Amino acid sequence: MSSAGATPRLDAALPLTVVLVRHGVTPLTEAGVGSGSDVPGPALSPHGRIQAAQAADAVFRIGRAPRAGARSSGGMRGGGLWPDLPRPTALVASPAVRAQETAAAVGRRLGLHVTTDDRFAEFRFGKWQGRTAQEVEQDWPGDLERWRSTGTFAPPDGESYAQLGARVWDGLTDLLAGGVDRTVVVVGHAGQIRTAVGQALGAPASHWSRLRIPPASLSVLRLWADGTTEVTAVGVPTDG
Ligand SMILES: O=C(O)[C@@H](CO)OP(=O)(O)O
Repeated sequence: MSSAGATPRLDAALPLTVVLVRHGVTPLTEAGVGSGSDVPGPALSPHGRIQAAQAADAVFRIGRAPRAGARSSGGMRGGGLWPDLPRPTALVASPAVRAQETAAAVGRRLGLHVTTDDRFAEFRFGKWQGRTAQEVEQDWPGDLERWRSTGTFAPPDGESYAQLGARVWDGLTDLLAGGVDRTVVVVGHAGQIRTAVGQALGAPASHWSRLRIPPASLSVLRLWADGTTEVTAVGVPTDG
């Protein structure tokens, strides 16, 4: 049995580990305004830049041993975080400014170069871009809930959960094809991370909106070439 809490496997196949980092907050996150990938901005707020540095510190701890005397629970206490995982060796980010800034902080901390993959961009919100949930509800009554709860309903000129999930999974599949027994960090967004975790769990798109992904949090997936998956962590805050 695995002391790390993972379900044991009967073969020796090794997975790709993916660390999904949500960017730090922006003025729009702080105001509760939806910001998708229809526009490149906004940038991180001053607090968001602090969160990005804290997330970078947490990513740096992945695959490192706990400090002497600390309990090796794999949690946020002690020096190391998930000490059984390979240390990150590659870093990919969404093209959005907030994700690029957060990825730059991670790259500086780990000494990794950032590559950009459009498939990890946030939802295209279309006509909902830049509006609060209340404003969307006022102009398109019932559609916000329809978008969340069906997984297949798209905002006008925007993407459904299922559409976003298809391109995100395509990106993850390419990372898996690039090699196992390694950890890749992907810096992205709340919706983008929900679709990755939801699919790794085998949950239908109608359920993905149930996942809470805080700013600057870490979610960890392990993907095997035979299609099996492990959801190692979901939405672990790094700014506490
Ligand atoms: O606007 C937000 O809160 C979400 C939209 O799901 O995106 P992001 O993670 O890019 O902030």
